[in-house]
Amino acid sequence: MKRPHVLASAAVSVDGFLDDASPRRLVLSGPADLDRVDAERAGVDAILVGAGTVRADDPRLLVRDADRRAERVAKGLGPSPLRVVLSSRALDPAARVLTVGRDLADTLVLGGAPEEVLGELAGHGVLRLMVEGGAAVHREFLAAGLVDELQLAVAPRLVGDGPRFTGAPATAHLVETRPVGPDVLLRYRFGDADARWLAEACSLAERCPPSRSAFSVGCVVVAADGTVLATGHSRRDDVLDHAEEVALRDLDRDDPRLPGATMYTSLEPCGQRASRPVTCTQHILDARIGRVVMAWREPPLFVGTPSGAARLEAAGVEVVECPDYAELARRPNQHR
Ligand SMILES: NC(=O)C1=CN([C@@H]2O[C@H](COP(=O)(O)OP(=O)(O)OC[C@H]3O[C@@H](n4cnc5c(N)ncnc54)[C@H](OP(=O)(O)O)[C@@H]3O)[C@@H](O)[C@H]2O)C=CC1
Ligand SMILES: Nc1c(N[C@@H]2O[C@H](COP(=O)(O)O)[C@@H](O)[C@H]2O)[nH]c(=O)[nH]c1=O
Repeated sequence: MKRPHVLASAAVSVDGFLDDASPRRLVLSGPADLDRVDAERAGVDAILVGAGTVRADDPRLLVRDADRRAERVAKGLGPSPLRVVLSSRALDPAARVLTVGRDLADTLVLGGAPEEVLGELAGHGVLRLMVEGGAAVHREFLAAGLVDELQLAVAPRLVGDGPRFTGAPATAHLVETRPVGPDVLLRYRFGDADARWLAEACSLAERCPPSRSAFSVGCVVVAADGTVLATGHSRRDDVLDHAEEVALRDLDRDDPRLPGATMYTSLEPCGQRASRPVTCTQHILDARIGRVVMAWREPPLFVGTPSGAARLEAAGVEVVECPDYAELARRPNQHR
């Protein structure tokens, strides 16, 4: 996956509308969901909308919360992600996306096929892109098969008429459902199982509390039938925690699904460890996990030559490395 990871995000009514037919902007999300979306914005490198949304809503496309902006700055990022508007013609120069928050984020106006747009954004260093709409842009990215994750917040409203959320024939795989205030978040991923779960592990790595002396890693353990058995990320419960270690901590070691399960991890499991006596490789062997899929081979930074993957393979575990995801896995480790 050399292009940016694409998160498509929208709020819809129960009857599938993104807006009503009136000229006023309809905010479907409740305050809790708007805050959730703000947190998602803070976690990406760029936010993209179509010119129709700029004309209809006149958005600012900024991270609203000052603490989230400060956290981004502490990570060496700009206070708010790059703003991207798709258009084939000039935008209204008074549009807020061009005039408001210029000290917080730049704005690019781009055109072209979605693949070309993603290529251009990759050239700007964008690894994570959030597509916020509107209707035409969501449809275009979904039809091109360029959406990795879809987050739909369903608001308890029936709208009746207006622009609808539509896509193109594809199977979306449900990852999570969660009430967010009065709304319900539906989170889906696309692609084959390895692509979906490795991308999910890379997203979990973004949740790690920051550290200058340890990697930020995400991990998902999935049974053969697709059931998520456990998830983890570095420093989840304790400052010394590794992602694989905390995921396996949540599992019953006698669970008969473990030998058929796959562990997806953004970084090669550690084969040497300074902080605790048991390595993640040993935890995986003790749990009898049959298959490990990893994005990024551990560079020899904190320990000597890492040997986690080799030890797993020598013990009969199937190890698959997906270097296309290495850049995404490195993103929360960029201070290194
Ligand atoms: N509920 C929600 O979460 C959201 C709702 N919305 C709603 O969606 C509606 C807007 O949707 P819609 O009208 O479909 O407009 P869009 O925001 O999808 O923008 C479509 C426009 O974007 C430009 N565009 C799209 N793709 C390309 C491309 N590949 N290259 C160049 N330009 C491109 C074109 O503009 P041009 O004509 O300039 O070339 C096109 O007309 C509004 O009602 C808004 O409120 C929007 C976002 C989120
Ligand atoms: N209406 C709607 C959304 N609309 C999106 O939010 C943009 C406005 O952002 P801002 O300028 O920061 O206020 C708007 O243009 C559109 O992309 N988003 C949601 O999560 N839920 C909603 O109900």
